[in-house]
Amino acid sequence: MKVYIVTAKEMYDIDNYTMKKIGMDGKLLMENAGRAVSEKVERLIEKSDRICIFVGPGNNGGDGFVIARTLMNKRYDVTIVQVVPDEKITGDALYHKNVFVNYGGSILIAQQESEVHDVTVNSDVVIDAILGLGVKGDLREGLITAVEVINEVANRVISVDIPSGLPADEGMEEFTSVQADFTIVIEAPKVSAFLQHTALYYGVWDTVSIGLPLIAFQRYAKRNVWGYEQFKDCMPRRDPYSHKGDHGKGLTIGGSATMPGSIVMTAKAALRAGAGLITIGTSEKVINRIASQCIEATYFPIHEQNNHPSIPFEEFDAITIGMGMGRSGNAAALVAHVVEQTDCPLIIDADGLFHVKTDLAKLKVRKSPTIVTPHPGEMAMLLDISVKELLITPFYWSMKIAQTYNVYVVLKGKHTIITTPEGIQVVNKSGNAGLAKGGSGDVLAGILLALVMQQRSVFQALCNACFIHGKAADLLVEETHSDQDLMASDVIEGISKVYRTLS
Ligand SMILES: NC(=O)C1=CN([C@@H]2O[C@H](COP(=O)(O)OP(=O)(O)OC[C@H]3O[C@@H](n4cnc5c(N)ncnc54)[C@H](OP(=O)(O)O)[C@@H]3O)[C@@H](O)[C@H]2O)[C@H](O)CC1
Ligand SMILES: [K+]
Repeated sequence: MKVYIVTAKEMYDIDNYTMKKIGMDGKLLMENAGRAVSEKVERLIEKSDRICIFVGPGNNGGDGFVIARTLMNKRYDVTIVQVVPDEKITGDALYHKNVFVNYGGSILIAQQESEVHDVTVNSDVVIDAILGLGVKGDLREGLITAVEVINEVANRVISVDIPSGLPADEGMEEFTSVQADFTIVIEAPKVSAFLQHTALYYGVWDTVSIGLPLIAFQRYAKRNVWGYEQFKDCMPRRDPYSHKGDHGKGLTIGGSATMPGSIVMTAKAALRAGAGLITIGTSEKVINRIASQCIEATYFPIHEQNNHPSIPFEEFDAITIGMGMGRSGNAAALVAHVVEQTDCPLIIDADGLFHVKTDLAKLKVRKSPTIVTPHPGEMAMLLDISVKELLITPFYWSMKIAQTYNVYVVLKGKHTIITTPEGIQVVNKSGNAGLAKGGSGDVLAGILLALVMQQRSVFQALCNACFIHGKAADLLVEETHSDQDLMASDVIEGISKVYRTLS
């Protein structure tokens, strides 16, 4: 199943569509939400646990009343703490509050910090239904106290939809939020579940369905997660009658006297990932040192002073450039030459990005797909912004580069974001901290090269390549390695483990 990623606005649009066009009542959606969350909560707690449910002023609080009723009816020990005065509870939330009270439920209206503190300390589990999608600005009186007390003394925290106080969207740097151990996300994860500075507040998260129609997601949600199901569905299978030419002839340009190894890793990864033929274009001085490390590749010597080598570009199905090539003026001229003179998919990585920055507009006029694969430092350099600024709003900046320069962007990180020039965005699901090591990007460049040559859709090729890279690391860490010792060259070998899951 496709997992969509939504902004607050997209979720409200989906909600409105469901109510106005489909005709499902808001109270029913709240009932579904509360029930679905309760079922999930039951799997996370013990029957003997004392549960305290914090409810706030909006519909997130409304979900809390349904959860309280459902669990109370199953004989769980439930206390409700309402962190706002009665008059703040309105609409569907008030309806469910009344139903809860009519069931015999009682509500503690928190007035003193000491009350909130005592009830929290005396609970095994806190369910946080204070705020959801609707949070705006700094937390007001009452809510801030509740959030601080929960963070200080709660034993275990399960947040409903979003940890309270955390923005759903990107772009907010400062906020006060509940730190959840587990978040039960309603229908679709929000953008903040994929940002470096906000994701950790969710703890572990999982989604529940409340009956919102797929058609509404297709209409309004613009992003989704790329996981094993997507990879499996669109990964091309090798034709038994195929020959090496059918799997692409790729050229990888890079390497230099001080960084000869990266280009080898790219070539090896491309071959492991299925490329038919790989040629390494590198400094003539380097070839003797590396040729024995990748005997399957062919080599094209590039004289370091020759910025316009007579490489027969037309023979290649795709090219990758930049890995370990250094920052000399000659390297810069070579990158410019390749950008201008090639008419096949071009993947620009590492130092190639540094060189291309001086004339990004040239990318716009290329007739074939151009793919840039920056890590956050490189992306910030391309945009002339700080890394911090980039990481607060990575979806926006990825889109900005993709659309301004008509390129595909693979912004590498824990949550790698892939953006097409048409504005489609996905987040890769696989990978672990073992990939945070030198050489990892070189390996990814090779997998990208191999897949771009084998898949008709460049977008799917990029998504699958990122998935394979991360999944190889995941399988290695599960089976034989740890995220501490994993090395980029191990990941090349791990590609086989990923492919074997397909057979
Ligand atoms: N996704 C769905 O289809 C469904 C989701 N449900 C749940 O509903 C919430 C979203 O509900 P909403 O009411 O829009 O938002 P909240 O619950 O987050 O709360 C809004 C209220 O909070 C007040 N508010 C906002 N910011 C602050 C702040 N900084 N400090 C204090 N109070 C704040 C706001 O007050 P205003 O005066 O600003 O209006 C509102 O009163 C979603 O997350 C799901 O949990 C449905 O239950 C089912 C369908
Ligand atoms: K919440």
